[in-house]
Amino acid sequence: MRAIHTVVDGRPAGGSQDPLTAGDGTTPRSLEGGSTVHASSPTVVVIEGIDGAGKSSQCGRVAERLTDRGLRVVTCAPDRPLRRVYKSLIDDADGFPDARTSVLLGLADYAYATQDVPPADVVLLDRYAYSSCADALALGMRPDQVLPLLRLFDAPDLTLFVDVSPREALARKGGACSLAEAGGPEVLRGAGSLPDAFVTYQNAVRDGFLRLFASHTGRHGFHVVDGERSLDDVTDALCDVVLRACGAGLPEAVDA
Ligand SMILES: Nc1ncnc2c1ncn2[C@@H]1O[C@H](COP(=O)(O)OP(=O)(O)OP(=O)(O)O)[C@@H](O)[C@H]1O
Ligand SMILES: Cc1cn([C@H]2C[C@H](O)[C@@H](COP(=O)(O)O)O2)c(=O)[nH]c1=O
Repeated sequence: MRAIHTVVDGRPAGGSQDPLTAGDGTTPRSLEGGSTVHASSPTVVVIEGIDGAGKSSQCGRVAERLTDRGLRVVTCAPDRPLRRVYKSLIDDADGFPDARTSVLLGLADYAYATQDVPPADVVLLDRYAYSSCADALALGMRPDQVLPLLRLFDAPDLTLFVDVSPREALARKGGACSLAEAGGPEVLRGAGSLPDAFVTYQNAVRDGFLRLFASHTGRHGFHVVDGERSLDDVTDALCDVVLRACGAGLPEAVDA
């Protein structure tokens, strides 16, 4: 996946041309200073879902589970300057961003967040370009306007959609949501209340995700995982798909 660039000490890693790797595409090699680089490129896994679906909870749980299996897992860049810009825009009701501003900022944010990822077996992303593009579709942009933007991003190896109904997501959020999660002032005007706007808007976002996945999938495609189960059951289902995608030769689980 071109969009994910792994680096070691400022230099690209993961390809056979890389002087830091063993060159056979699989064998780890020790570097001066004691760190080890695995030459094979990471499996890039994206977890998507509507607001409140459980993405962040599951990212943490899946990362922990995979780490326990001996895999090196990297999650997204914690410092996201463009996300901070976006959050400040949506906190300002008078300056609520239109769909185009929002999608372009969002895509820039995801491009930034997937730069210079350290070497790993699995790169696990809590949201990706799909989120911004699904929002754009839900806010009224046409597929022929959105899909060319999405295609600037390579498809992840595996995309997991944690599927939860908007009503369940809202309940999990304690019935409260932001104006942005409810689609902004126009959707709110049409729906009459924030909770109703959330349900209307998140239904449209869910449809948007499913349309995007159908036209932009990676090596292992996308999987819809029923998110309306217990935290443990959802984690089991997600890890099952990820471990199968990572393929044979996985290290044995490390007993606690
Ligand atoms: N399977 C589950 N069963 C019950 N509650 C859950 C489940 N998964 C997540 N939750 C709860 O739902 C709330 C939202 O979860 P989380 O923050 O992980 O979702 P999210 O998709 O990352 O949300 P957002 O998009 O708003 O950041 C949290 O309070 C979390 O504890
Ligand atoms: C422009 C832009 C948008 N987002 C989007 C993605 C989500 O719909 C929300 C953030 O959700 P989270 O609950 O905090 O994960 O905003 C973004 O994250 N970054 C952007 O730059």
